[in-house]
Amino acid sequence: MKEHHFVLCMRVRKSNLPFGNIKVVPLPINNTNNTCHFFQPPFSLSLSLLMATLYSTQCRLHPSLQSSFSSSSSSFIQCVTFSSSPKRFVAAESSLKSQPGSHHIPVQTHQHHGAAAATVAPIENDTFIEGLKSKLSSVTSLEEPLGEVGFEKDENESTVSITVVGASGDLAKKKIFPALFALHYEGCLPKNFTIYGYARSKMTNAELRNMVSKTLTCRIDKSENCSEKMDEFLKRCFYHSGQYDSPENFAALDKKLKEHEGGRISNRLYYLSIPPNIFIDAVKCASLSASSGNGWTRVIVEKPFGRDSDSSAALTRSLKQYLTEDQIFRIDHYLGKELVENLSVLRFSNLIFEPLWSRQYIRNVQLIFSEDFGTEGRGGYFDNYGIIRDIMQNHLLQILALFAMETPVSLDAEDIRNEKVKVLRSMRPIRLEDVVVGQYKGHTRGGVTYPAYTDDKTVPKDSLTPTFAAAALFIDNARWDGVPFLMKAGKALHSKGAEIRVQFRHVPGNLYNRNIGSDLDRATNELVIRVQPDEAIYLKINNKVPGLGMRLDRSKLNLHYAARYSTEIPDAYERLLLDAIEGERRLFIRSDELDAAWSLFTPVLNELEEKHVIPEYYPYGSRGPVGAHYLAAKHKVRWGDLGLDVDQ
Ligand SMILES: NC(=O)C1=CN([C@@H]2O[C@H](COP(=O)(O)OP(=O)(O)OC[C@H]3O[C@@H](n4cnc5c(N)ncnc54)[C@H](OP(=O)(O)O)[C@@H]3O)[C@@H](O)[C@H]2O)C=CC1
Ligand SMILES: O=C1O[C@H](COP(=O)(O)O)[C@@H](O)[C@H](O)[C@H]1O
Repeated sequence: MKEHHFVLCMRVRKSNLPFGNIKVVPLPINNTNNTCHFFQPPFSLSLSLLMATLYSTQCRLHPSLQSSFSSSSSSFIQCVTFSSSPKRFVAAESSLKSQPGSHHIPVQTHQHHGAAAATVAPIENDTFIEGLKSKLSSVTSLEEPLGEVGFEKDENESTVSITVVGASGDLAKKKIFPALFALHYEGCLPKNFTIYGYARSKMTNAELRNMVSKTLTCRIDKSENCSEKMDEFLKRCFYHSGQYDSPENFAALDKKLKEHEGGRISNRLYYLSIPPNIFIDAVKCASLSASSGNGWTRVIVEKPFGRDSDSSAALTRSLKQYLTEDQIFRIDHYLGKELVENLSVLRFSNLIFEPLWSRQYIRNVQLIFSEDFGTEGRGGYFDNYGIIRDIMQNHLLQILALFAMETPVSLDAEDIRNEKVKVLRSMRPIRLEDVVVGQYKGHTRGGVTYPAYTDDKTVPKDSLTPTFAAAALFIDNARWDGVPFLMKAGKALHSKGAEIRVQFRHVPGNLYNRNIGSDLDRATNELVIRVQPDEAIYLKINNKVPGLGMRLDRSKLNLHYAARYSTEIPDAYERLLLDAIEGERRLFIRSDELDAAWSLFTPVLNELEEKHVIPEYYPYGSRGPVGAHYLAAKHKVRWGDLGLDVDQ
């Protein structure tokens, strides 16, 4: 399977740096036979101006844009590699069309010593910027009217085919098709896109469209042309029925995809929305029978990525028989949530937080996930995994890594993932005594009876699988030494939400201790990042209650998203699908991150299973097992979500 890479090269004279010829090279791996476009910049054009120009083309030029130099003799090529950067990084106003479908660019160094590698298309100095823009936009920005299935006949244009494998399933209906529609609605999908549903169920195109149409909604904040957009979208959706382990069935899919692609560059994205035991069959068949011949092929893999270190490593090994690491997009949809993505902005783009972000000022960090419903409908899957694997080892741990990482060298995917992996590898093995597990039991409230976990017909009656867990984790590095990171996750609890709570240390020698009272914990500053629902970031501070006396209370500096922003927050799957299409890997899990995450949790998971640890039973709809409070107290922590404040 091939990826397309773009390298922007400047041929410069050492004495003349940074001026010179510039070329944009579409560079398929192992293919030297490309057309190179050279541009002659004006005498005073600098690299930064060039980059600014590229930015203005909305081609998702990444802020982490990198350059590399190689030199010998008097001239050399400076190559600037760019991974296509999300539109959200780009100024809203732009005169040029967006370039969805653009390509991931790894760092490369070329040593052509001034020689042009292939066909050269010179452009006059004074038209440089316009020429560059037009060359860049011609790479993927398409203008012609649509043909029968939505594509033009021009063979130079690229196409993107998105195949949802397991299209008849829950996730596809609930999340993937609606997210793809939202991207289409927002104009974020490449112009020439086709969506295929693939599953064993027999369905016609019309039946798939009917199924998909039931899940589509338009944004509340912009609902104009909604039904028109839906029609356009549904016309691009097709269905192919096949077995997941049949190369012939995938070859038949390939034939259909080729008809849509019409001989143009074909980029293909597979979304594996199927149970994990058939991941490899599907990848093998897609790779051998239905991968792109001339564009990129990428595969989004859904969790679970194994159930422990060994099974995860085996899955990675098997995937890598058919795919390179760059083609594997392991999705953790929590990384696509708006406030999780905002974590780095909050921290690295505000002077006031980063200096406090360490053991010196932070007493503890809490990562809390709760759902107010049980495993309804997913008990069969869940019983083999449990809440630690379902939520903690991935979603909460990913948030923790992002929260605690050192400043990355840049926003490039590899730089960020390098820092996350360092955090994970610095973590202390989790001790069994630092883990509390629970399972919900049936409960009747207000005349309504709520089922126990084991009432689910797909769950064994004697199951010990935890539906709740709390754990204390530690990062043994200079920044976080001794700071407890408490995690708590549970199903069938009293509320639904996900949040990060940062509790700060007490103010030393606080002049107002008398006004606060003896419970200093009540006065500790707390930063809360409410990931969902009702997204917000707020900081709890001590404040003087207005009046003649000196009474303090706890008040919030509150950034409440619904009040501050009028736009609807995109679903995590939208962001992640768009990133996968654009080759942006920042929010996907690299294999070494995954290994580190499993290394942390596997020993304690094994211990829980080997010792048949009996979960603490808690009533459906309650606040979970009391053991979670003892665990927190042992580490001198109070759960922020269960605190004394009326308004938490
Ligand atoms: N649902 C959710 O909320 C979430 C799901 N995930 C993950 O996403 C993936 C898909 O989830 P979900 O849609 O719920 O899964 P489903 O159980 O709904 O399965 C998806 C499709 O796969 C096919 N399928 C199911 N079981 C088998 C089997 N034993 N052998 C062969 N084919 C089978 C079915 O299609 P057909 O019979 O037509 O071939 C089914 O429609 C899973 O890996 C899951 O862990 C991750 C996060 C959340
Ligand atoms: O991955 C999973 O996440 C969902 C919760 O996702 P959310 O975006 O709705 O918060 C959870 O219900 C499911 O058990 C788990 O597999």
